[in-house]
Amino acid sequence: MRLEVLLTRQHRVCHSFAAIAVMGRGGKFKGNRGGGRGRGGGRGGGRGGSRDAAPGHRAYQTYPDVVKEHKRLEQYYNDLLQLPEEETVEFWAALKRELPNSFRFCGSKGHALAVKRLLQTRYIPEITRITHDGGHVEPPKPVPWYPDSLAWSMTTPKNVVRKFPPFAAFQKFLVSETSVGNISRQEVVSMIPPLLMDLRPGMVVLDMCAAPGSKAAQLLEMIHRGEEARIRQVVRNFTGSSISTIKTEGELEEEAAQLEADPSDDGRATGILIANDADYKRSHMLIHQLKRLSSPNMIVTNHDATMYPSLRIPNPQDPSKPNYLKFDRILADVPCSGDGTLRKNVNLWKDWNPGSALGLHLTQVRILVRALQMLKPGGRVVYSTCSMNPVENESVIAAAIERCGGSEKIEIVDCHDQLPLLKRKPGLKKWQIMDKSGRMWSSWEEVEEFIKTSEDGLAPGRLVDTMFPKPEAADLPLERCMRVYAHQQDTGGFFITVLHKKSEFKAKPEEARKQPAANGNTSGRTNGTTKRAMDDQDDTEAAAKKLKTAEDPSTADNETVSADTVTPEPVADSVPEVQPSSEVTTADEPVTVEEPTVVSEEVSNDEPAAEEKPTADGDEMVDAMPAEPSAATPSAETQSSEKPETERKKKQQGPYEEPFKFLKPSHEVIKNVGEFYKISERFPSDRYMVRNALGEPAKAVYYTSGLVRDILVFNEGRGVKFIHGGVKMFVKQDAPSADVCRWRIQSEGMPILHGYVGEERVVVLTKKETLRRLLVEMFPKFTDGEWEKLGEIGPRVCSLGLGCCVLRIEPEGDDEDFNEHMALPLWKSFQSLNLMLPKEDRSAMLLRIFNDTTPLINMSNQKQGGNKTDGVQTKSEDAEVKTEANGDAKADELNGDVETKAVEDSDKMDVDEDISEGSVPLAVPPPTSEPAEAMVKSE
Ligand SMILES: C[S@@+](CC[C@H](N)C(=O)[O-])C[C@H]1O[C@@H](n2cnc3c(N)ncnc32)[C@H](O)[C@@H]1O
Repeated sequence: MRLEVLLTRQHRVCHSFAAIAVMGRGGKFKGNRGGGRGRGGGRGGGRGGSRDAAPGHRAYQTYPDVVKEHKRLEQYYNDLLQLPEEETVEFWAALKRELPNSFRFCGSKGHALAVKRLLQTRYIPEITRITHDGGHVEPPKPVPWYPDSLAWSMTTPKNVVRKFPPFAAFQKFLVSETSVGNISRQEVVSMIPPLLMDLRPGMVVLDMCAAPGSKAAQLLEMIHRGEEARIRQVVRNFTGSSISTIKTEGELEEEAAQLEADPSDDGRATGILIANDADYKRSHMLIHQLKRLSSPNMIVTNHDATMYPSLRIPNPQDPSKPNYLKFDRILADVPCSGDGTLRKNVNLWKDWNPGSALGLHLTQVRILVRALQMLKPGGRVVYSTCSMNPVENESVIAAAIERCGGSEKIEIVDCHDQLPLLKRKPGLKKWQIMDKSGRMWSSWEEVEEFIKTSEDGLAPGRLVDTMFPKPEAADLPLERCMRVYAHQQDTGGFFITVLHKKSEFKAKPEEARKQPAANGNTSGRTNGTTKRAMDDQDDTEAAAKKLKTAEDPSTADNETVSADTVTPEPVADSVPEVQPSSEVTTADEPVTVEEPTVVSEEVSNDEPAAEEKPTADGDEMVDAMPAEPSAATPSAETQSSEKPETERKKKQQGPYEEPFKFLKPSHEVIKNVGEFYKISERFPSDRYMVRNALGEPAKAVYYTSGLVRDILVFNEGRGVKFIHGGVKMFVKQDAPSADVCRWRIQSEGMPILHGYVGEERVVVLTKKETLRRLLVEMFPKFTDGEWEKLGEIGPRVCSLGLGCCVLRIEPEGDDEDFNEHMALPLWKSFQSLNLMLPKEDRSAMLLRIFNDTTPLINMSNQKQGGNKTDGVQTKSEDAEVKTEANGDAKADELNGDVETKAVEDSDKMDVDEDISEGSVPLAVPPPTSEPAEAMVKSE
């Protein structure tokens, strides 16, 4: 077995996508895919795809070289950063090397630690033994500044991990755990902003530019921090239940502390995350990413962040007047030119252009100002980019602070003592700006001088005054901004600033910008903004005019500003109102992001497809700004596209979204599930909803937290584009008899509900081997004495009533691989059982707990042709199943109980299994060979 890697240590020419040749078993060679990007061709320099060579022959994949040189880029940052000579060499050397792989263990802390332990005990020892080219492979290392060592990084290139057989087990682990959401393939620097938010349970959080969602996932985990322990404690207190993983005094104390952190809803998390993105397609990638965390405390919206709508919430003091939601924490991880991602996005070496940054400055300022407006006094905004250009960084911070009332209102937080092991550089206080032509400018005055003598009276490129350092803001502590460079800890480049809102303010409108005189005479201009910026202004103006602000008294000031002289504030000072949907169509038109070639931190030059999900081979989510203008980021060209206006708007807006309709606790279905599962009254019954205009459960019932419900209810019909919310709690299921509940508990809702389900519908599993059997075998039989093979759960299963129940896993013994408490949905038919889990979850669990890659066995298929069992359908049964399935599909169609394909995929797996499982036994006689107790149905 031999591995040849021509890696990227050379600095002049990149072979990062070139010439990785791996001889697999039987001499079969698979070429490398095009670079760091997962699918659809190279993110970076390489294209060309892979090909298989004839067995026994070694083939080499070659990709076009990208020359890692860019004179202007190098000149600009050498002048700007003024790093010592030695460091400058390291800086460029790092940017020319391939980026290490990195990933983060996610989910609840206990779970994340358990998966991390496997890496340390099972895979790192294996990796350490791997050699190639005579040397040992460097195993993954924890990122030193990441709490609890939950983030890791490794220098072995992704392609080697994917293709070199000794890595197969590790690769399988990464893929499997990524697919079920226990590992997030995320760039190391992209993990920084959420860690600086000081986010605590109970907080109300907004992520304004969230897709594809790696940071949003971090934020959501923080909102749920400690929840498991809290709920355990509360449930134990009120039921005396056996649910407990507590083993030591210390753990008990920790649990008590957690309860104090967010006590008001019986330990359930009360905070929320609203994750937003202006791009409809990308916001569905975001949904896919966040949905894996099964959080009822999350909403996804699809708005232009520069004019993010104010959201109504109830006003307990005066129910006739709505309150508006303000946030404790906001992340503004804005669209940027992305030159901090040069290591991953090799094409930037040829495509870099200072115009990208200039074209984004105004949008970035507007997003940040809007963030500060929506923040509670005392709250925090974290602003971040993966760009090194001060035009997108320090100048945006300074401009936004100035517009929001200066340092008296907004403070740059000194974070030097945060994440002490993270190496960083202070923000810049002085900088020059390079325009599109490469000319350097030191001040706005210089630009104004130029304008006076220029023929057209226009500023060059897209220069505007707020891009420049301001002498009057010399005291602004911009050094508190954080810059992270590639060479400091072998990462990408990043910029982060934490802002603290001291008190409310009225944001100043953007500076006046007048058209230059036709003859080029600029007299009368207030600041000589470029033609392009004026185009921005016009668009913003049009959209802003359509934004009704009537209900918010604080918007009055903005409306008095004369539209012909001043770029109107696209958002109200605090809470601009949204419109009924038809009007919002226009108000939401993206108006400012106009640079079509911008890229972002985890960027690609290929626009991912709408349905694109994290790649099955465990790539990180593609956090890409589209190379082509997206709906959210139209170029000037697309603005004036030949497409009919209505079509363009429709495309920007995405398809019609079904409303969220909450069910009354007295609704028949809610009463039915409550009775069947004996759900405790401590579990709220007024937070169930469906997604269709009729408001009747057709296929699924969702559950949300209290605040999510209030937001969805109070903003219904206001044109706010909510595109996701709630956890699927119950799914309609064909039932074997009338007394069996037709709504089974969905696996994603199980962690939320199981503690409140009555013991009548609970089966307790304690032995590892029993779990293994249930994972490997689909539809294991319990009749004809087969129940004995089901170990400790056999007798209980026989006595249990038909239908869905909770399989509560309470491991006994000290097996480190089997010590996590879990609850899974189990379905009992007349003769067989089935764990209602998607296949990928079963396989992941088998690998995690048993280090087992046994293929799953469908026991019902196995018996086909022999005994007629649960899995074998008679014609009439088959017809019934199909009718049921069609009926559901029809109902869905009629009721529009829809989600996108990307969102539904994993559930489909469940549904498919349901159809072959839950509906089968209708005509099968009850078993006769169980022990006596098995004949006594519990219900
Ligand atoms: C740097 S990426 C965000 C990465 C994301 N925070 C993460 O960690 O996965 C920037 C995002 O901003 C979105 N975007 C661009 N213009 C926007 C606007 N005006 N309002 C809201 N989102 C915008 C893009 O679609 C893109 O997904």
